[in-house]
Amino acid sequence: MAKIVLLEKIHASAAQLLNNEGIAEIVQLPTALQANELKKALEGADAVGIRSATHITAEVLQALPQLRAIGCFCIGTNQVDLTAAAAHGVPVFNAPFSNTRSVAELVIAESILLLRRIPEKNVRTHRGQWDKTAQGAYEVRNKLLGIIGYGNIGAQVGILAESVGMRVCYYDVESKLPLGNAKPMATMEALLAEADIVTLHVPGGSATERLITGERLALMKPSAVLLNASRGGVVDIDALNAALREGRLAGAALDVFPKEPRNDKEEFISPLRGLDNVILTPHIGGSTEEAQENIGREVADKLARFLKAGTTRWAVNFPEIPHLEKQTKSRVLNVHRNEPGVIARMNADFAQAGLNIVAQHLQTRGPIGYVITDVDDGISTALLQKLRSEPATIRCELI
Ligand SMILES: NC(=O)C1=CN([C@@H]2O[C@H](COP(=O)(O)OP(=O)(O)OC[C@H]3O[C@@H](n4cnc5c(N)ncnc54)[C@H](O)[C@@H]3O)[C@@H](O)[C@H]2O)C=CC1
Ligand SMILES: O=C(O)CCC(=O)C(=O)O
Repeated sequence: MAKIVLLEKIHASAAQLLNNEGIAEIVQLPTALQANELKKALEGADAVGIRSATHITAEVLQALPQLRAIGCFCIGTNQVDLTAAAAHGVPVFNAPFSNTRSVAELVIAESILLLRRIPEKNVRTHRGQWDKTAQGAYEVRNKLLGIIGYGNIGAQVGILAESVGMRVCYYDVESKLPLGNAKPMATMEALLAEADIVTLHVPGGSATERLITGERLALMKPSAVLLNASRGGVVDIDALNAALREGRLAGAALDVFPKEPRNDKEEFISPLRGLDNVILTPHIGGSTEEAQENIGREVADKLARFLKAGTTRWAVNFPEIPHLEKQTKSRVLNVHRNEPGVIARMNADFAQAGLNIVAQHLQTRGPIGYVITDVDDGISTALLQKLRSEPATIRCELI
């Protein structure tokens, strides 16, 4: 039976589900690991569960030919080289909605706190000062919230914001259905210039790296605040630091950073430390009991279904085959380069071995093909070797 390594304090609901599914060996480690330690920890593992701090690069995948699946117990998957994973025949799963609400609630809370200048007042009161003034403190009612990235989280933030009386506008690279009274903006620049609160909800990765440059920050009103609970690389942190220290922005709330500690022993280093009008949180946008418990179950279920039946429904990088109960003696999972003749050759190999195919399901995604074949007899080692040695085969497993 399969072995799974779960890193980064994944919720106990994951191990519980995997246990119930009969996954034999579950190793749980509390932190993220760097490449070399990671390779060691994953020796012999069929699957790994990570959150946002473990980076699975092409080099790590190359060193782990036995690794069959990756579960990201979060929304973002930019910490995994998705293309390299698919090229190694490794599907990657995530939990696309389970912490959406938690992030949205944090954004609304921080918007109110920043506009009321609570971070500064909190620090001053702790220092014994009694700064009782309304100056520079505003209600969020009627203020314009600008959402950059109007996907699941952005749209949820917009709904919650309207329910406390904010006006909402958004900018997205794709055309999106405006929910409630949200107003789409033609450009990000227009949104930055008009909004009182700007909140970022784009995915991480090269396309959004330093999306918020010094030039774009300069478009914001000096009374406006910036929130980032997406990925640290999305904001030019030095430019933001300069804007805040020079009073060109009224405040900020950051949950994600270009460099984040991998565990609670490492010091958090940032130029923004010590700024009283900035809320800094340790990447906990999705860290609520509700979200983590749901994520644990959801991703563990996807991993278990893959390991037990080859199901790849909801994989983010891989051809998707829905759940099909295994009702025959043998099931062969074949990942191959998507080119002509592969299935014909494979089926000829089954026929030559005298095996009858009971069911066969094929899906392709770009350069990768994935086929599940059920046969009503045992598969010999010789046949498995033959299937594995077909020139287009990337991976071939028997379950
Ligand atoms: N701080 C935390 O703990 C958490 C952070 N996140 C981060 O939030 C991100 C967003 O999550 P979801 O809303 O679920 O993702 P999503 O995929 O539903 O939405 C992302 C939206 O951003 C848009 N987009 C992409 N590039 C853009 C650009 N250059 N300009 C404007 N819009 C752009 C997309 O079209 C899409 O509508 C995740 O990828 C993850 O990195 C997610 C959960 C928790
Ligand atoms: O909870 C985590 O570790 C990461 C949350 C996050 O950033 C995500 O879901 O993308």
